[in-house]
Amino acid sequence: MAPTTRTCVSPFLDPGPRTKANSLAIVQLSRDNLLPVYLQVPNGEHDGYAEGAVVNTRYGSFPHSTMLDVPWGSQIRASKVDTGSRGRKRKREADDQACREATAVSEKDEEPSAAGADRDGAAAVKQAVADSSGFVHILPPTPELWTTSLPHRTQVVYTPDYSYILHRIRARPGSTLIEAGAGSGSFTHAAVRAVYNGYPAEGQRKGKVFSFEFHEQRYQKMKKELSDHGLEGLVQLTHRDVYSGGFLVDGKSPEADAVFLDLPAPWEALPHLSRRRPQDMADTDGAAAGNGQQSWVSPLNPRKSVYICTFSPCIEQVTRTVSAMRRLGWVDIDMVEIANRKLHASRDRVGLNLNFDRGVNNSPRDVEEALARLAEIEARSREQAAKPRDADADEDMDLADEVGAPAKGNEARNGEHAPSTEETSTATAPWMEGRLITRGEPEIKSHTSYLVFAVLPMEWTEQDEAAAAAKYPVGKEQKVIGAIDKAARKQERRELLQKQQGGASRKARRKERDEKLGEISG
Ligand SMILES: C[S@@+](CC[C@H](N)C(=O)[O-])C[C@H]1O[C@@H](n2cnc3c(N)ncnc32)[C@H](O)[C@@H]1O
Repeated sequence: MAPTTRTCVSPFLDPGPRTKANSLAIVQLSRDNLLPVYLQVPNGEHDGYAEGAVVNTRYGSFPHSTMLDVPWGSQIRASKVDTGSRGRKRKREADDQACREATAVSEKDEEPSAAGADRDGAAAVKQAVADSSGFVHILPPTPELWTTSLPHRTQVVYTPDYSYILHRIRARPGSTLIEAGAGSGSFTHAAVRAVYNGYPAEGQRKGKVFSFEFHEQRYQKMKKELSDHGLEGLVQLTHRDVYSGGFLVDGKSPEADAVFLDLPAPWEALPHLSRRRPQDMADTDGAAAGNGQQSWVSPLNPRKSVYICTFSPCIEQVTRTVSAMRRLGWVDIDMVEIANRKLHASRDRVGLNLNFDRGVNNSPRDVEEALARLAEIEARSREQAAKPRDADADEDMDLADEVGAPAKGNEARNGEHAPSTEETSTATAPWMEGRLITRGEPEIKSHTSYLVFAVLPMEWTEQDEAAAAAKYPVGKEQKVIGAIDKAARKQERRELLQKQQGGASRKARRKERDEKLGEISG
């Protein structure tokens, strides 16, 4: 049963401002190279490292102690770690083993040696010393980062697909969502964030994901991950073959508002997602789900229309799914394929007047700039030719040509075009230099899957019709501002005028009567 009180919210839902011990963090090595790490409090030597647990990357070694209690997004510098002790530890263990075998001394008779205690139980942790080998960034876990870094057990649903799917199936805070199969949990993490509106207390209904997976090992791994990520109580994972077992949990309906099926044969699971028992469903199927002919329980929310998405890699699966949907009463069926394309935005820095920085193309920006530079060179050559010849300068020129360095005569030119520090500070900031350009990927990454969407309307009974008619009687609709047509407006004005006229004549009649009364009494 879901916990009633929680001291710690999942880092996926509220990571807080800083990194925490025993919690998931994402170490970003480079833009698309991410590493999930469960940060540990250093507690003595760990795996041979005197600094405690260490993350080793090609940018250097990063003891967990340097990544703990820092603001998310921090840059973490690599540390010099005592990697030598790892080898020593292994050697030590081997030596110890050999020693134990060689000496027939009973361990019971021996006092534990102080040296041994020092050696193995070094509770003190060595302070990490910064190294210049590199740095990483430490990021809070999000479903997007998890999708990029998670240990793949299956094909996963990627961010462009699941963001669109969750929007189309109307997953929002408080929704109940059914998902099958769970696979590597990529979609699950995005889904739980979409429906989260708090951890449910006993008997309370809050946004929740009911997830199903029939592969034993994947189920076990996912169960552990959900617990490590603080998502128990928000995701209920069931080990089941949904084709035969359906979607009830402990014989009860999840009352789902939305469904996502990432299965090889969604049409086999669809009959279980009906409001009533489908006629062609074998008795055995129903029995397996605790859904007998008489006691059919639908896993869907009876008070709402239910939105579904199925994810299939090939069109044959789509056609079978669509046929089953039509047969089972789903409407508004349509299919979408997400053709995601990454756009890389950068500044195109081309020109002769730019710094000789990395990424700068020091060639003329346009024809005008090229002509101006040619004119400048020609003028300088003419100047040079007019001057009396200087043997030293000629020598310099020849030498410069050989080594490719600027000759004396060219110093002015380079000086002129490479702006001084002062000039640079007043000029455009380097990151704003050049034209902003976007480049698409040379080719769109291959197709992932076809998404089939559909809606199963809420059941509408005679009683519902009568209740709606009583609540909204025909002919007594309230006027809506802005919805009055020309004729109705004319009629309204006419009525108002008549009222005013009626009021005026009533006033006149009252005056006449008062006058008559006055005459009589007078
Ligand atoms: C492609 S993976 C799902 C990936 C997942 N959506 C994700 O984003 O990580 C499909 C999963 O469905 C599971 N599966 C296949 N048939 C199933 C069934 N009849 N009942 C439950 N799970 C099933 C498979 O074991 C597999 O893990």
